Amino acid sequence: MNTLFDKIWDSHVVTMIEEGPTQLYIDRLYCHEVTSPQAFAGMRERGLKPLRPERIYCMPDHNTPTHDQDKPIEDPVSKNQVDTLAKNAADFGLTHYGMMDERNGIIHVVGPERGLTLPGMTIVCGDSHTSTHGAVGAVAFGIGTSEVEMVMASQCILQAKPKTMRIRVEGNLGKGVTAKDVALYIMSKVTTSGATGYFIEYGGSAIRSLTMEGRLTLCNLSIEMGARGGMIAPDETTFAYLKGRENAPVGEEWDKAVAYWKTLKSGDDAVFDKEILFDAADIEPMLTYGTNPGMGMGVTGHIPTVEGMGEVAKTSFMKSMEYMGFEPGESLLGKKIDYVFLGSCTNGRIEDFRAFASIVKGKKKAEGVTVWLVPGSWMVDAQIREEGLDKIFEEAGFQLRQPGCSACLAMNDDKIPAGKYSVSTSNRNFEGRQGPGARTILAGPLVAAAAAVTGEITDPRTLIG
Ligand SMILES: CC(C)[C@H](C(=O)O)[C@@H](O)C(=O)O
Ligand code: SF4
Repeated sequence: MNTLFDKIWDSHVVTMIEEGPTQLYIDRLYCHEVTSPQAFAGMRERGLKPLRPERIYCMPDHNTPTHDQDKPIEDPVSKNQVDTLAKNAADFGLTHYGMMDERNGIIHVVGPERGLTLPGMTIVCGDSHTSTHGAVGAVAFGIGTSEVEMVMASQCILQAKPKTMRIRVEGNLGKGVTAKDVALYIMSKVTTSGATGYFIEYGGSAIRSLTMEGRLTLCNLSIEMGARGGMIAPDETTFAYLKGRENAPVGEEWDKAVAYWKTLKSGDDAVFDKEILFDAADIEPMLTYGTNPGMGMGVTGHIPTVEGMGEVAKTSFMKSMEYMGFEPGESLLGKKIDYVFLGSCTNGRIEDFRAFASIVKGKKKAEGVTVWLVPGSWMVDAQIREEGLDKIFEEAGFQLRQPGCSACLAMNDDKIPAGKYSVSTSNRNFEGRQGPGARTILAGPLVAAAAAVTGEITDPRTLIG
């Protein structure tokens, strides 16, 4: 016990139900257009009003097109979803960052960058990647639609307390190794079910060295290991990132908050249900070769062979090879690709665009490759322009799109055609995730940039000066 997770969880317990779940107070509820309609409908049916409307923030992100956002949405399903959220937020008196609002973007990008996501909070959203917000030192997790309704009505949720796991990465990260590579590496070792039932705390010198953006990327992917969430103890990096943000405390309140946030760390005597240790030196730029995010390898590595695999594992492995059009044992270096997607709540932050720009600067987009650069929010878009990264992209032949989930999942116009290879900085490479038949290779922003300028899988370290 005495873990960071326990400290935050325990301070939010309202009622302990004997042999049942805990009633937990929730500091923030985020709502997007996909998982909130039934919750609002339920509230209406029961004649309920939100208990703490000022703690609820709504914004569309999944269905928003990434072009012409100033015009009505063409796709009727998406239009209806986005309009419905706006109406629901207005009817229930909730804050809504609509499309074209300068505060709009992917909810998991907007929360931290607007200072809505703060250390010590409990944060929920009807979305699995709510784990992202844990990066500032919060207990943040995804919930179902009926639970969204529960939180709206009562600002509380019934939850079974998960077990705790600490994953430490010690040492220095090598050249060209980003937070995404760390996450894909951990996942390739832990597997997509290895953290089921746990809440992860990340620690160790390699994790401490990550920027806030990098930490958000890492925590974002916790859910892909089956974890309930992931978190990192707040420190100077966290405070520097949050200071001066729109909703962060100011003046004396800030000082008081920081004094409290400094207490938010696991004690030296903390006991975790499970501990795992990795060496940073073992991590190289990563990519996935299969159809789940745990099927990852170093960019210079080889796809595993079926040798030693049991029948069941072999069948599912070969099915995924067939879908991807890859052979067991092969290297992916030099493989031709068709699409590159930079964006999503995993890698749609300013640092990801800086990383991408660092590779493409002075180079040209490879012929025949379609590249989608999609900022995670309007704030990221503004930062890109402020720093002149848009010029670097334009000179290289790339165009910036407008914020949203975009090609991360095929819920809007940005779909990868069947059979095409997409190097994607998002978080899921499931069959059909980016469009029916689309073949997704997950990677970090540097591997994506290297693919965008060479048209093939390339080790980004060969392009770094
Ligand atoms: C639409 C939503 C429920 C879903 C999630 O929960 O993660 C989506 O964001 C995703 O990434 O698949
Ligand atoms: S960017 Fe992708 S993973 Fe993130 S919330 Fe949107 S659809 Fe889900």
